[in-house]
Amino acid sequence: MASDAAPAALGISGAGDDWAEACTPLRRNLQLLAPDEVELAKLLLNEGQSHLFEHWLEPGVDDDKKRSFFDQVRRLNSSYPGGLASYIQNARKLLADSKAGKNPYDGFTPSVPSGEILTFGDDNFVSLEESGVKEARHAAFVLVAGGLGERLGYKGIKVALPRETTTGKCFLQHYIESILALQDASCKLAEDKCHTKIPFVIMTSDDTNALTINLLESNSYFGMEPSQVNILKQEKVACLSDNDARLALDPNDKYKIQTKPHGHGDVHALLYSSGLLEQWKSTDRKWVLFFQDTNGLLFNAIPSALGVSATKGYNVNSLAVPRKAKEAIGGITKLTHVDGRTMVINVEYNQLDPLLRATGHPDGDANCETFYSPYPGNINQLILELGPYIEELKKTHGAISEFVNPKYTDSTKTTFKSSTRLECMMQDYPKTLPPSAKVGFTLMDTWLAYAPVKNNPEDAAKVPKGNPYHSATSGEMAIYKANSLILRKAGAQIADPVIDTFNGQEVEVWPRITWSPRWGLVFKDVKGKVHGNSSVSQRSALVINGKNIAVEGLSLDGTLIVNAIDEAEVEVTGHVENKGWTIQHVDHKDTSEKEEIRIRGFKFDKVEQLELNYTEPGQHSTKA
Ligand SMILES: O=c1ccn([C@@H]2O[C@H](COP(=O)(O)OP(=O)(O)O[C@H]3O[C@H](CO)[C@H](O)[C@H](O)[C@H]3O)[C@@H](O)[C@H]2O)c(=O)[nH]1
Repeated sequence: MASDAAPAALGISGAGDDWAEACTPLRRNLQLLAPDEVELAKLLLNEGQSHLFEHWLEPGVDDDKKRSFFDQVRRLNSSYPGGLASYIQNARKLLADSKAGKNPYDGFTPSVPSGEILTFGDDNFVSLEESGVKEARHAAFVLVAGGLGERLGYKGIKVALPRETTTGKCFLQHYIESILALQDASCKLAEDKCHTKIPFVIMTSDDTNALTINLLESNSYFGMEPSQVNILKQEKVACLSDNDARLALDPNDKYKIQTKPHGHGDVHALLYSSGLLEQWKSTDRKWVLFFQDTNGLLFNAIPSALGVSATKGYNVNSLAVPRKAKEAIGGITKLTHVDGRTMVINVEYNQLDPLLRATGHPDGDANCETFYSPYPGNINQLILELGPYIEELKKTHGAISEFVNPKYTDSTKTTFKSSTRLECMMQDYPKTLPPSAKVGFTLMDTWLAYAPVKNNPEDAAKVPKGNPYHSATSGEMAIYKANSLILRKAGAQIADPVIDTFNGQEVEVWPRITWSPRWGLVFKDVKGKVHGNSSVSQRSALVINGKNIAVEGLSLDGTLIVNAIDEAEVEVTGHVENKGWTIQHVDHKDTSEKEEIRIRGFKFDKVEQLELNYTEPGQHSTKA
């Protein structure tokens, strides 16, 4: 039997075979181990992990499994900055802090930071959008999409979900089309010849990698050149079964260490080790934009936020929206330490309340007189300036401050309900920055910039009234609302919404208006393409799919779809009336419907529509 004694007491010397003396099952199997596996075994014993070998039988039994055990240990060791020994040591420390109830923000006082507050459509916004588009050819985009989406409970990958079901285009298609539209628009503004291809990185995990690649390949990368896209797969990290950071074995396979995701913070170490950052620097990149898997409104906010980064010279710019107290998004907070240090950082939603209570705010995470939390809500869209980012990563190699969140069985905090692991978040990157770093945020209206799809219908229906649902239902309806409000601001008459309830969630139903990113990348584009006295009724759906489509005194009451190639200049005018598409309720438990539909709680009955297709170059005026 392996001893439970601490490594020091085992007298592990590392010389000869003595080091394995205290772990008989391992010692008996040493002959099977390659030299590097011997080193890994020593590392494990040194770190108090002899229990991992406790059940190993004599050589000849399960040898393949023993080899694959070491393959896994090798992977775990090489994918963590500092290796597995560091992981276990960090875990021991964080678990001890957690047991002691240590507050990670000890000594810090929170206050509301200052940042840029933008108003959609005003002169400042339009001019920032222009600066942002100009800068976009120096940008690289990074999508973190390794998460399982456990809260949503959807079986596929989240980026394959339709962003809205009027066109059915999935999130990934929308993101790629938006990046390509930025690329084109930015190149047009360049004085010299510009052939830039904006790089696009997707971080996947074992849970999402194959499906993400398959989605890209089976759709010809949605029009992006495959060489523009880099997939970086994050590895999971070892689970921990107790406060001594003993690694947990997989309950279904005793030759496997149980693993769980380490969090989106892995993206920094992966980018660093990929060599892409240096490559980007040498090709005149200045900005790295990070974003998450299901925010269908995000690209409404990118141009102006990039404009803020460029004009304010922010090293780190976090996109934010007004936050409702207790909403599951972190609060951007200025923290001032008793020793005078300050930093502007995301305080995660589960930590904001205890931090506030501990620092003289008895109500904790509460709304103020604006009916919002005074702390801007972090939507985890970060814009980092590449040069300073590389310099910082040279020091840290991308390691991000970690945390552990064990669920204890009782107040003695000695055992866990289930294994835990260390985690890290990409927005914690600024924690190691020097005080001279320029860290800020850009706040925009929620309707414009933020509508994630995270919660399953049952949980969404339980969200306190007035707080956002963050569901497939609200995510889709938010797109129609945003597009309707943008068109209104551009001068069109868009009918008011009606209120309806889908999957137990009361939402505003606006006319179903969508357009391709090439049509309305920034507000100025939209304004330049909508003229006259155009109007859209509440029951209407309007799909604008093409670059040069002008809406000129159109009156729509029904469904109109306009598709045009870039070389066709189309003017859509006149009165369109048809039976259109009606909205039908779908129960989320109705398994006769596809999961993508069930989770949003509605589908369209496509009764009648007018579809106009322009496939020839030239000018086309259509009295629709
Ligand atoms: O190991 C992981 C875990 C997650 N993700 C990705 O990270 C993103 C964010 O994951 P979640 O949606 O689960 O994140 P949370 O809702 O827990 O919270 C995050 O997103 C919120 C806004 O949507 C707030 O900004 C919050 O502060 C931030 O931590 C997703 O694209 C997900 O695919 C990974 O790539 N790897």
